[in-house]
Amino acid sequence: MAHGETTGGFEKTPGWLDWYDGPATPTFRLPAGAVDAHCHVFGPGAQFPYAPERKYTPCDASADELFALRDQLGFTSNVIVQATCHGADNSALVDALRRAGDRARGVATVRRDVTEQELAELHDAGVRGVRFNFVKRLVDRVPTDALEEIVAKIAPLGWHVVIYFEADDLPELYDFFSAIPTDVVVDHMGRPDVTKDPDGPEFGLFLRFLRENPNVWTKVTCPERLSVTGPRALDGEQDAYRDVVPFARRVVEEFPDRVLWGTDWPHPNLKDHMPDDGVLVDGIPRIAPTPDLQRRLLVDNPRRLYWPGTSFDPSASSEGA
Ligand SMILES: O=C(O)c1cc(C(=O)O)oc(=O)c1
Repeated sequence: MAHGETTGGFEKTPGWLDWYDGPATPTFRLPAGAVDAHCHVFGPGAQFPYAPERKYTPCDASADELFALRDQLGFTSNVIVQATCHGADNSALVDALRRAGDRARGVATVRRDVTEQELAELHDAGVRGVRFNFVKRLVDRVPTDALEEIVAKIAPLGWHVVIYFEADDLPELYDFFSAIPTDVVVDHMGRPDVTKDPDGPEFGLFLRFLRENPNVWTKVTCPERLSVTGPRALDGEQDAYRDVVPFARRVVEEFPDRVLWGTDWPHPNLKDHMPDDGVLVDGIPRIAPTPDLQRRLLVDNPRRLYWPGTSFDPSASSEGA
């Protein structure tokens, strides 16, 4: 399959940017056992058709391509998050998880009528959470009573809820989110407007949300989405997206045991450039400046959430596929 292809008779959304081919090998050496805790697979469309209700059609981004990226960047494992272009059909995700062996876990999208049997099958494949998406350009809103039903079904499995929303929506959703009894993981720091002050009221509300709810975690991800002034993670740039750094670093330093990092590969819906994932990895020490913070962010936290009860042994070289 060629890079940037969309198979199965689908047509990419006009202006779609394909993931960066041939990423740099990072200069930052990831700690042993590091987890890319936010990435996706798209199709391939010919094998895993995109959902009729999708808001965009991507280029294919297969599990094999994800595993090649994992190996090149130096990650041990992935957390693969169901992308909205696949709706609630988790087949591409489950296929990727099964092929990764114990080296991947997943976050699925399910509907309120999901059965116990379906959840058990997802669990067996490696799914450990469900994603609730509130970003209007990506999905139609699901009523909160449906989401509450889903929470009641997944909680007994020990799963958590991943939430994706924009900063402007946090005031309205604050009480609903705070009432979720399972662990909750916020995608991309709740998408702050990074032209605002990290000490101002908007990001202050997000920090308060984390302080008041010890079950809430956040991914310090997607600087390439949030950045306004860059510079871009391309051509070996070692100071990429410096306008996002104060926000991410703030969260990592205050909540070192509730943060996760991921590439966001293959970076859906970027409009002006596609980052080099190797250069993105090189940005990690600027948000987690010490080896201790880096180990918690990249190894201890994702392993506690996604591989609980197992300890990673850096001396074991082959961990599944
Ligand atoms: O901001 C986005 O466009 C985006 C989309 C998706 C998805 O379509 O699932 O996932 C993400 O993490 C981010």
